[in-house]
Amino acid sequence: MAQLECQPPGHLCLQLSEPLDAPPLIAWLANQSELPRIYWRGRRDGEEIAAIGAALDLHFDTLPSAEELDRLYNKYLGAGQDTQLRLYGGHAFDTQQPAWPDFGQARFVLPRIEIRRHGEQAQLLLNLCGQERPWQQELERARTALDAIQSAAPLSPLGPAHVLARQDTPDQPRWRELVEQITDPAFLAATPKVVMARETRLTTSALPNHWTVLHAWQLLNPGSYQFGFQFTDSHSFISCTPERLFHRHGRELSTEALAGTTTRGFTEAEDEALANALLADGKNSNENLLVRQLIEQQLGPLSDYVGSEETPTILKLNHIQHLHRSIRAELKAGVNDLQLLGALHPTPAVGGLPRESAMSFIRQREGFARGWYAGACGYFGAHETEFAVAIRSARFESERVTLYAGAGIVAHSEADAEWQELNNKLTTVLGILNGL
Ligand SMILES: C=C(O[C@H]1C=CC=C(C(=O)O)[C@@H]1O)C(=O)O
Ligand SMILES: [Mg+2]
Repeated sequence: MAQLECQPPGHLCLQLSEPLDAPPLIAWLANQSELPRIYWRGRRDGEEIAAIGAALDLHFDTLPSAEELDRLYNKYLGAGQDTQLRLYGGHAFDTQQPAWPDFGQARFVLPRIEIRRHGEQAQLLLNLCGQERPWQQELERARTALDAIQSAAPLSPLGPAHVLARQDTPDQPRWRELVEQITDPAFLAATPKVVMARETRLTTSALPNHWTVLHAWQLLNPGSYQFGFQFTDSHSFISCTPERLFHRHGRELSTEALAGTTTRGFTEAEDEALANALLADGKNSNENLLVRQLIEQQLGPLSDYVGSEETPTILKLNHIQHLHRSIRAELKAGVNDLQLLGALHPTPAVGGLPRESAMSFIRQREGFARGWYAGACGYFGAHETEFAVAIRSARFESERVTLYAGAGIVAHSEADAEWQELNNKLTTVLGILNGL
């Protein structure tokens, strides 16, 4: 990197880049020693990123305000649209619940080193931040990080990790009580939807490496986002989620209503019949419609234009299929990403409607802290920002893995069918963990 001697800019961070023949990025990431390690891949063969180390590491106890984000952009990244600097990270589902250690309520990192690949084109990026240290020291650190890069090595194999113990919170009897409480007509009259979730803690005979699991998950669901955050050696979070929170390109915003679920068929005819039944089903249509309505309502004041698909289409995953509606907006000038996060998160696909009463029900009764499950993960950039909803996710700690699944409870929800829907949402990752 000959340009390393260049002059610092007016803002505090700068980025150097060089074209690269990209290695397989998950295998590359798994073989690095630098922390944090971050992986991100957009849906449908979108951009793929592997990042290590931190030139800047920002922790927040609550989501920063829109003004604070503007200040951060100006201070660190430069407000101009030409910068390619990005902050990668996420924030918890509910910052009023206890935070996961290492992850905190919200954490965003300007990585020290990134590899970004789009199709055949890849770049190695080196990020520098002159905030805490004089530039000369920052350059030395960057050089050391470059020298420490390891080449990719084969991922550790996926042996069968037999599940020795499983603990569901809430368990099925408690789940039935909760679904009954929500579907009580008096409750539904004020709160027509609550997305209840379950935490499944597994103790296994041998815990597979989380990067190997993410790689296997990616092969089974290439149309989903795939991402992973590892801030310490013993704690990581991975996700293979179909759900976009939003993608902003300049002032163009794309988001969606993804809610309503059935399984896949074994034959094409059976698959088609299940999809048609899902499209015709009142309970599932209502789950999706409530998401659409709230997103449109929330985006209205921030946009010159908002439009949604009138009729949902089907989004097929490896083991399940969902109702899906694309939503587009043209943002008003000056709307920033924090306003968008605040407006869109949590959508009624993971929270409920109205937002505050659903959140308070979840907080008081679900029985576990969701942490980053159902939170928003992605990156901020001046020109382009993207966040996914962190569902279909797993948290790895030294001795155990915790899986998460939620289901939208609305009028006509049946407790046992919704419990089965939770299990269906875990089938793919459980199969991977079992070495199937
Ligand atoms: C909350 C989850 O899924 C949401 C997204 C799609 C379909 C959903 C449903 O049909 O209930 C959920 O709203 C999850 O997978 O943990
Ligand atoms: Mg559902």
